[in-house]
Amino acid sequence: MTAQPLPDGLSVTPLGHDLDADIQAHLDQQTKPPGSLGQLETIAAQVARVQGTLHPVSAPVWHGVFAADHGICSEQVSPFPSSVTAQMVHNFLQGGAAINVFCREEQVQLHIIDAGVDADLPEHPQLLHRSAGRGTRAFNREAAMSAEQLQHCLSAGAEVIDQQAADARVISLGDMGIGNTTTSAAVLSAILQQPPASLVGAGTGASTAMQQQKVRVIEQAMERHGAELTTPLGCLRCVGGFEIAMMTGAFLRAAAQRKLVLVDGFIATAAWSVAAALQPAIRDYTLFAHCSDERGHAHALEALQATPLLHLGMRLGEGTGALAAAPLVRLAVALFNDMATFASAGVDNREPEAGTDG
Ligand SMILES: O=C(O)c1ccc[n+]([C@@H]2O[C@H](COP(=O)([O-])O)[C@@H](O)[C@H]2O)c1
Ligand SMILES: Cc1cc2nc[nH]c2cc1C
Repeated sequence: MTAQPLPDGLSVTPLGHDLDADIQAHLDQQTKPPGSLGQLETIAAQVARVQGTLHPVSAPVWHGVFAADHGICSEQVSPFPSSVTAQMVHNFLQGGAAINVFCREEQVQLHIIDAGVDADLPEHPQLLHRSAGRGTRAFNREAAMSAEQLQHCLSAGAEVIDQQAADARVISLGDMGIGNTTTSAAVLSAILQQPPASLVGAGTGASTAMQQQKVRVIEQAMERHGAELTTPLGCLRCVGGFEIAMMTGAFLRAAAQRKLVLVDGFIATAAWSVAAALQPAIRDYTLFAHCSDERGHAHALEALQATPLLHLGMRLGEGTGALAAAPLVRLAVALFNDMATFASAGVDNREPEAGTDG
């Protein structure tokens, strides 16, 4: 199999350091002891660097939930039937899922993307039909998808950002797909070169025996696909999912367009890990929103040297963890823009210490 090409428009430019000194000087003249707003200062500085300005903004936020089915469900890797994927898409369209509540509360635009659900889905203004097929194939027996399906997913993910999120400054991605914690564990195992057992967890509630089955099917896949797993796109094609591949394309396009990207839980991290293997500079544009309770997530984040903002014991998906961090980005940016300075408020700044420079 020849190496897969990366579609156009997915190259990510590393952030320069031109503004760094001005950003730090701005933070340090605000009425607070230097550094006392902790990670909120780091977040604001990152948003300012991503946007290349001393007047950053935290809105509009755009949230997409990518949905797809997984052939690997035929191997008894999830306690829930695949039919729940389509049923949850209907729930999203009716406004009843957790992510609908988050988006309403946060005044965030929500789109659902059919990346490859095994059902006929209705026409609906919030639903984008970009299906690559009615679910992947069982990746322990054959490649999850064809080269054409992979290319479709990467391009469609990028196009969704172009068409639906052109004015957005913050991109938050979520997933829905019964079986996709097994897929994500397989992708992360291949990308990070870590044993499947260190990345498998309960997902929606798998028993210990079912988790052992998850490990077995991933080990079978690693043996079957061997040499194909030596490139990031080879991993995505052989053991990935349609929603995961579309999220990889969307992450890359968002960063290529200098948007801040919020990474959700285990599944989003799998998609991001492929994006980062292809374009390491995406890290400059990324905030890791939370550490999911899915057992392999902490391990994957550590291997990726990624520090998540929140530890809330969440393990839902849909991008709920990513949006839980959106208020922190809003607060960080508002503090950066709206606080008085020592000079403007007439507050005495700290004295230079005697005998020290500066
Ligand atoms: O994002 C996470 O960290 C996460 C952790 C556990 C489960 N999920 C969600 O649960 C579904 C997959 O679980 P499973 O057990 O069917 O593999 C899928 O719809 C995910 O969005 C998501
Ligand atoms: C009910 C349900 C809702 C979900 N949302 C994301 N993954 C999910 C899995 C299930 C089973």
